[in-house]
Amino acid sequence: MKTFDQLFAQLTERAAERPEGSGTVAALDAGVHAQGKKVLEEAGEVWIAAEHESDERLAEEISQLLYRVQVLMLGRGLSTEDVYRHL
Ligand SMILES: N=c1c2ncn([C@@H]3O[C@H](COP(=O)(O)OP(=O)(O)OP(=O)(O)O)[C@@H](O)[C@H]3O)c2ncn1[C@@H]1O[C@H](COP(=O)(O)O)[C@@H](O)[C@H]1O
Repeated sequence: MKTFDQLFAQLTERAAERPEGSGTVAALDAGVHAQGKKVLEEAGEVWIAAEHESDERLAEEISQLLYRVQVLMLGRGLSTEDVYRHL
């Protein structure tokens, strides 16, 4: 289990070290357009899960949305501080 900040630190490390087989590296290489589409896709899945699926499925979809948002943040070079200062 990890927090939002811990996942972001892990993805930042993946981006720097580019280990073979990393889905994050592939997602970063795909570019901001593809990253944004994934955010939209996961957001839709969150909406559907919220209306029709179990709490467990909803939580899983939300975790995937958070991951896709983090990939987009890294793709655009944003840090967590860039986002948190708006909260
Ligand atoms: N939290 C996640 C995470 N959430 C979602 N995903 C990716 O998103 C996919 C699920 O999204 P989709 O519903 O679009 O499923 P899909 O259509 O089968 O996926 P694609 O074929 O389109 O990639 C998963 O199969 C993963 O590829 C994640 N991939 C990685 N992480 C975490 O990110 C970290 C680094 O991962 P790697 O870069 O792969 O090492 C690890 O801690 C992982 O746990």
